[in-house]
Amino acid sequence: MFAFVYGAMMQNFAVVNQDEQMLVARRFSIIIFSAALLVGVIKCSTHWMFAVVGENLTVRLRKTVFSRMLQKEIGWFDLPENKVCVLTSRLAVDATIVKRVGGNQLGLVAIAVSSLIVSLGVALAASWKLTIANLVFIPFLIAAGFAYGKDIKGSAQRNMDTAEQGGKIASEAISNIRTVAALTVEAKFEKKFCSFFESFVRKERLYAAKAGLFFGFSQTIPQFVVAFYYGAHLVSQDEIEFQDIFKVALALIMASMTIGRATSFAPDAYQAKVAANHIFDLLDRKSRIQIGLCGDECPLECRGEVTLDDIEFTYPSRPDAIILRGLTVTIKPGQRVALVGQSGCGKSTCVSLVERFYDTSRGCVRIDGIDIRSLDVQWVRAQLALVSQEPVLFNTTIYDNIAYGDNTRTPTMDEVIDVAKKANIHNFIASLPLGYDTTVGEGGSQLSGGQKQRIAIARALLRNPRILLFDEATSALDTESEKLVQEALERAQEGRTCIVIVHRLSTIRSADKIVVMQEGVVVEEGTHDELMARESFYHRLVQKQVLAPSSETSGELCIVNEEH
Ligand SMILES: Nc1ncnc2c1ncn2[C@@H]1O[C@H](COP(=O)(O)OP(=O)(O)OP(=O)(O)O)[C@@H](O)[C@H]1O
Repeated sequence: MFAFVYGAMMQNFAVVNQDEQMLVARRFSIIIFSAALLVGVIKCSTHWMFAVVGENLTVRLRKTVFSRMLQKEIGWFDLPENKVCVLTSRLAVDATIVKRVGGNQLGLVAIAVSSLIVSLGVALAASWKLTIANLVFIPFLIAAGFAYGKDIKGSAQRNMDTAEQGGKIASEAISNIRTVAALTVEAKFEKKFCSFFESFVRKERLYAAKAGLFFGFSQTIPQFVVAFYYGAHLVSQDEIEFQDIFKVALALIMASMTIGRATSFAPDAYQAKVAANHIFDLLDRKSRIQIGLCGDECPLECRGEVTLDDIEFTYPSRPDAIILRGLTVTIKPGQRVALVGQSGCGKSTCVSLVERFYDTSRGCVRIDGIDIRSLDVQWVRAQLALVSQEPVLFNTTIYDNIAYGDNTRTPTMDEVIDVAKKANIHNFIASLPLGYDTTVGEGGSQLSGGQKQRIAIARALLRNPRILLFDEATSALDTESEKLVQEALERAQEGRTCIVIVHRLSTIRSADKIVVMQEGVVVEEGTHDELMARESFYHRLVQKQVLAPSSETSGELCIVNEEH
């Protein structure tokens, strides 16, 4: 536009005297200054508006994606494509990539399109013949653009897949850094990570060369060859003035620069499309166990009866392996039931089904005789408290970690201290300089296994559940810690239904019922005395433990396959 105004001014200069030239120069200077001011204001406001829109978009996408992730059923998180590093990358990277084309770049494309229209108008006004002759090249440019676009779309997808795969390797190594260091396998992981990206770079070189060819030649050939050759011909035919060639050339160079600028956003646009597809796939997929949508029955009271009725179950991530095969267990209100069996027979799976982390393929779990699929998921989970094999603590204070047990209100410090005392952990917490305000580190890394378990028990107690689920809570502790945890567990069990998974027979002798499992079915059940008198699975198991000094020492419960 400025070039066009400048050209018009030069034309006026040729026909006037010196005083009038000054007048013309002043007039055009004012026009150019005003135009520059206007362009400045427009650019400034579009930049600001699109930047704000972009930031809002990113924040909204992140919030929505995170909220939907938390609502997904547990089976979804088991799938390899939904590993932690992949999901965190969705949150951190994908939303930012989408913003790249939704924010300022969109503003720049809008400016580019409007400059393109103005430039073409100027060129057509100067010489429509010369302009059209130049435009003959446009379809080729568009075709090349499409071909290139297809390439970079594939490249964008590969780029993101590679980043995800690389992220998996990195996050596995970093999150297990103690094991990696202890095994001295740092170099192995480094090599795995680097070789992965090297092979990707080799493949991408070809696409980079194609991109270079496209960008290099698409903008120069049409203007310089046609504008000057055909322009000279038109001048020789007296169809246009010599300066018209420059007007058309300048305007078309402007136009091609804007096309160039717009197409240079293409890689970002394609990456954004891939990222947006990932995000929409995640948003569109409905959770199979969705809070508020699966069942809405919320009984006023829970008695604490649990029934696992003829259950068949396979994990969604391993659909070929049947884990439970027609398993039936009935637990009366207030009963303390122990699940025992060889490693991998499905004990923890039963607990996951009671928590409704997964749905069964056949049969159902009932609480107080009601199929949990017709109950509100949050109501079901509010009746339960789980102390799992590896208790998970959050990277916050001890107070907060215990208070997480009851998210319906903010518990008082006295209530937290009370449950901590019952869980045998108060004295330890009180001995810390910051007491209940001590931060426990990521995953509770600043505490021992026994301390973590007792804090998890305190959290479970604060929940005041009708049904307690203990999954091998004492399996990894020394004798002293185990004693403290065991006492805490016994106190926690009073007046509640308890499902306990243990590896130490001594802790389950007093259980109301011992359920012996093997390969996904119940093979025997009864009290300790009844099962011992029967001299079958449980009896052999006890014998085995008594006879095997190593397992006795470690307290491990062994059931061997030869029993069948
Ligand atoms: N999330 C999962 N995805 C796929 N398979 C799983 C998953 N969790 C457990 N399994 C498999 O299900 C089977 C039963 O596992 P489960 O943890 O219930 O056994 P367990 O009796 O509690 O064993 P252990 O006493 O060693 O803890 C095992 O073969 C295990 O590999």
